[in-house]
Amino acid sequence: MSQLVFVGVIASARSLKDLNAFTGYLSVESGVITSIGTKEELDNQKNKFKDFKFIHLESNQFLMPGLIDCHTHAPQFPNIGLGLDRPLLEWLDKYTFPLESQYSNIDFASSVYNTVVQRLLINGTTTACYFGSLHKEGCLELVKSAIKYKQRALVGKVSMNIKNNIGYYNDTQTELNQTEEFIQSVLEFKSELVHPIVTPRFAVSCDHELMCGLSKIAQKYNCRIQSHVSENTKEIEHVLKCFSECTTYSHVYDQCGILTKKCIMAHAVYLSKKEMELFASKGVSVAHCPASNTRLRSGLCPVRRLIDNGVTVGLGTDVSGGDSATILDAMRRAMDVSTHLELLGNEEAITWKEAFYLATLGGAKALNLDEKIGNFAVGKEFDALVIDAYSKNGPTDDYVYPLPADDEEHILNILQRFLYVGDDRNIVQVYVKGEIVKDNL
Ligand SMILES: Nc1nc2[nH]cnc2c(=O)[nH]1
Ligand SMILES: [Zn+2]
Repeated sequence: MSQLVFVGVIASARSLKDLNAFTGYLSVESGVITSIGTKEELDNQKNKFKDFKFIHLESNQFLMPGLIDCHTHAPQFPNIGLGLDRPLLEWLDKYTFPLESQYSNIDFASSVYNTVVQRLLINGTTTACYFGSLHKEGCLELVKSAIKYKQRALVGKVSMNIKNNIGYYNDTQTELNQTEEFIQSVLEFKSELVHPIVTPRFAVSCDHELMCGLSKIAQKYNCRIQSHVSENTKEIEHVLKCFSECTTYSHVYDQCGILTKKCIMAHAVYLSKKEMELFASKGVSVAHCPASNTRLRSGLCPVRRLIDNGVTVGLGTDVSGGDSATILDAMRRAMDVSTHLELLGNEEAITWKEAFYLATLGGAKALNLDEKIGNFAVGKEFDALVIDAYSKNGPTDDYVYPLPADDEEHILNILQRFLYVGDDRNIVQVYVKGEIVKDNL
C-alpha cells in the first residue's frame, strides 16, 4: 500500500474543547499514521520520505479526520425527504415498516445499499453505524456493499418481535437465531473495517425476553449493541405502559443488560438527570440526531446537558426520519438545536469547534472506535478528508478581504467556512484506512 505525506493545514480534535489546527505534515504507511509534525521537522528529515508520494495542499485546502455517522437506517434511504408529516409511531407504521419490509428482495437490497454506501462516502462519512432491516440476507448485502466500497461500518440486522399491522416482525426464537447467524456470517468475511452490531429496534418493537436474549448474544460475541431511547413523548408513554415495572425508559433496557459501554442509543431527547447519570456510569453513548428530531417533531435534544453529565455523544443522520445524509448537516442542525435551547434559556449552545469534535472524535468514542480513528495521532488508522474550502463549483466563494488574515486566522476561516457553508463539493478526497475512496483533487 502506498506511502503518503500530506503537507499543509491539518485539523483534528484532541478533545471537545481542543481543536488542533496547524500547518505541517502527516505521513501514512500501510493505512496507519506514522508521523505528524511541523514543516521544519519535515524539512529536517526529507530523506526519510524519499519514496513517499507527497500531497501538497493548497492554501484553501486542509486535511481533517473522516466524518462518523453514529446512527442511520440504510433501508430507509429510498424514503429520504418523503413522508415527514407524521409523528414517530405513525410514521413508522405508515411509511417506514412498509418500505423496510421490501428488503426480503435481495436484488432490491443490493441495489439500494450500493447506492447508500457510495453516497455516504461522497459525503465524507468514512464510518457509519447502520440499522438494516429485519432480513438477515438483505443485511448481508449491506455488509457486502460496505466491504466493496471500503467504508468502515457497523451493520445491524434489526430485531423486532412485537406484532404490527403488516406482519413486519419475527417470533422470538427466529430473531435470536437469525441475529446469531447474521453475526457469524459477518465475522466470516474477516473484514477489518466492517463488524456486526446487535440491533433491538426499540422497546416498542421488542419484548423483555427478546431484548435479554439479544444482550446475551452481544456479550457472547463481544459485539456492540444499538437501539433507540426516549425519542418521542408518545413512545415513552407507550413503553412505560408496556413495562409497568419500570419507572424510566432506560430502566427497561437496563433490566435486560443492554446498557453497557458497548451500547449506542439514538436520540435520548427526554432523559432525566438520573438516566443521564446511569448512561455515564455504564458508559452508554448517545447518537444525537437533530435533523430527525426536528423533522418528526420529536423534540429538542439537550446535547450540552448530556455532555455535561458525562455522556459520550456522537452525531447521527437517522435517515429517513432525518432528511439529510451528511454529517456536515448534522453538525449544523446540532448547533441550531442547541442554539434554540440557549435562546430558550436552557443551555449554552455548542460551538462549531465542538460540533467538529462530535462529528469526528466524539463519534469514534461513541462507537468505541477511538483507539483506531476519530483524530490524527501516530498509530491511528488514516480515515481522512481533504477539504477545499472554495472548490470550483462549490457553494461559496473566496472573497478578498481588505485586511489579509494572518496564518492562524486563515486556518480558522477555512475550517469555519466549510463547517457552516460547505457541502460534498468541498470534499475533494476521502481516505479510509489509507485507501482513497473518493478523488476529485
Ligand atoms: N427515528 C427513528 N426512530 C425509531 N424508533 C424505532 N425505529 C425507528 C426508526 O426507524 N427511526
Ligand atoms: Zn433511528
